[in-house]
Amino acid sequence: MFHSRNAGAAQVQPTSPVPAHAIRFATPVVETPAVFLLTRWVYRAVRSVVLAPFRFPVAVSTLAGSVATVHYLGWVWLAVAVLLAGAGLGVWWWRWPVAFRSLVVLRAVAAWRWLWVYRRHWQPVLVVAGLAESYQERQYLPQIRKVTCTEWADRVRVRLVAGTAPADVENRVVELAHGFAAPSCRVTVAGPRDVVLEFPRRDLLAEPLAALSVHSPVDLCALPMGLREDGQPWRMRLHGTHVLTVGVTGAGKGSVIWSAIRALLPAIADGTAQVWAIDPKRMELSYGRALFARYADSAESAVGLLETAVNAMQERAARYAGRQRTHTATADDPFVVVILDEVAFLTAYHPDRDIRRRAENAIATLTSQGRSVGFGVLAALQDPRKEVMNLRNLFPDKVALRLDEASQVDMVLGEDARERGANAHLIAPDVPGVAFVRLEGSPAPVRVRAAYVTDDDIAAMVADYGARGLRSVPGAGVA
Ligand SMILES: Nc1ncnc2c1ncn2[C@@H]1O[C@H](COP(=O)(O)OP(=O)(O)OP(=O)(O)O)[C@@H](O)[C@H]1O
Repeated sequence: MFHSRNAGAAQVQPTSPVPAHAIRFATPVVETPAVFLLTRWVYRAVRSVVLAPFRFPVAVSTLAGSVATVHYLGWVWLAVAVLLAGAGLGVWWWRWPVAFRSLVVLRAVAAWRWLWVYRRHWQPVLVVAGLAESYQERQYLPQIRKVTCTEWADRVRVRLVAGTAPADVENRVVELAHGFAAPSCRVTVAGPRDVVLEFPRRDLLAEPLAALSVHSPVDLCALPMGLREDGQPWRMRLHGTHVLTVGVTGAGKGSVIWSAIRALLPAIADGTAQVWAIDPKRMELSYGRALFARYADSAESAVGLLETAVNAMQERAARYAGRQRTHTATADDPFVVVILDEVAFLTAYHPDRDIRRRAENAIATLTSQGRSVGFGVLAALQDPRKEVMNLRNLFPDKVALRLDEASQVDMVLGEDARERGANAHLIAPDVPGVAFVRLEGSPAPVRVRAAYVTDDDIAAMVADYGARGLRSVPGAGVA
């Protein structure tokens, strides 16, 4: 063929081997003798029986004890033993309910869930989710090592197939959650080839959360905001960072802002923190005006407030230069948080180009230089697209409330957030305040719900703490 003048135009039959595969080897089909199959089944059965006392010590010893009682003493004594054991468990539950729950109830739930949910559905769910690996025509699945239960979730410890990575599982969390009928699935890496899948059994965030009680002293790096889906408190850092809260109208941006202000109240009262508020809608923040050291509701005054904050920040930075590298909140040098409701009003929607430019410059300066000198920005936004807010990358921390489109999730929380299960676009409209956040030190987004601060709560906050926020900051003059 190579000597032919038409070699380049040679037609190749679609079914004939391509030149690189001139000779094809096919694995010969050999029928496995029945004796091998039977031996394998018997081996498996014997191994299960031998390992059962180690894997299920309580169940096996109960069964063995019952059989021995019936054999040596008869049925009556078995009934007596069952009654005594029941009474013993009853007393345990009555006197030490917490220990009883964790040592008996949750273990029983875990055994049941292992058998009925995970073992039963493991193979079909993982194969359909695309987590089965093939090698030399054999299929390999991640193996369940252990199932444990906490009050709110099942934790399935899994041994990965060699050669796969935890990221493969993280990319399938949505499929896994739906496959095992859980509201979500979270993956944590416990070690090499060792991951834990956490499936909530019920949604702890389904019910609204009342405003949290106010605690003193205030930890500016961990303000209590609401609840995490694992039942732990959701704490948000404000000092040393900037936070952007994004959500469609009615998603609950107000509850994030007001929960943060509420948590700051004792610090506002002792002068170690100040809130400077910008409220273009005149609806969200005006109600608590007396709590703020500065307040602006028109575009001109808002830009003025931002530029004043920049001046104060730069004055502080000049004072600290060469003397101190971090800020500690004091009454002389308070932590200043600039709260901007609907930041796009200033950066995108305002008709005056000069206002937009000045606002953007001031926000960019504050967010890029303010962290270490005690100036933070907490901004709220409805539309995270770049045309509307091109400064979003200057906010290290983000809160994604209900969003309009799937593509917005990664815009807000970072590139792989949606793959890791942060389905902010699927948050139901009837759970305002529910959001996804990335907690420090963990790449996996966590679902949270902000506590709801009602108008009555705000009125009470103003009555208790109002007008105490009004102090001066060097470089900013008196409010
Ligand atoms: N954390 C929450 N828990 C329960 N309900 C909430 C919560 N946050 C908000 N809501 C309810 O949702 C409504 C809308 O909330 P909110 O005004 O905070 O939304 P928003 O995102 O600020 O909307 P907009 O951008 O239109 O101002 C509130 O009036 C309240 O009834």
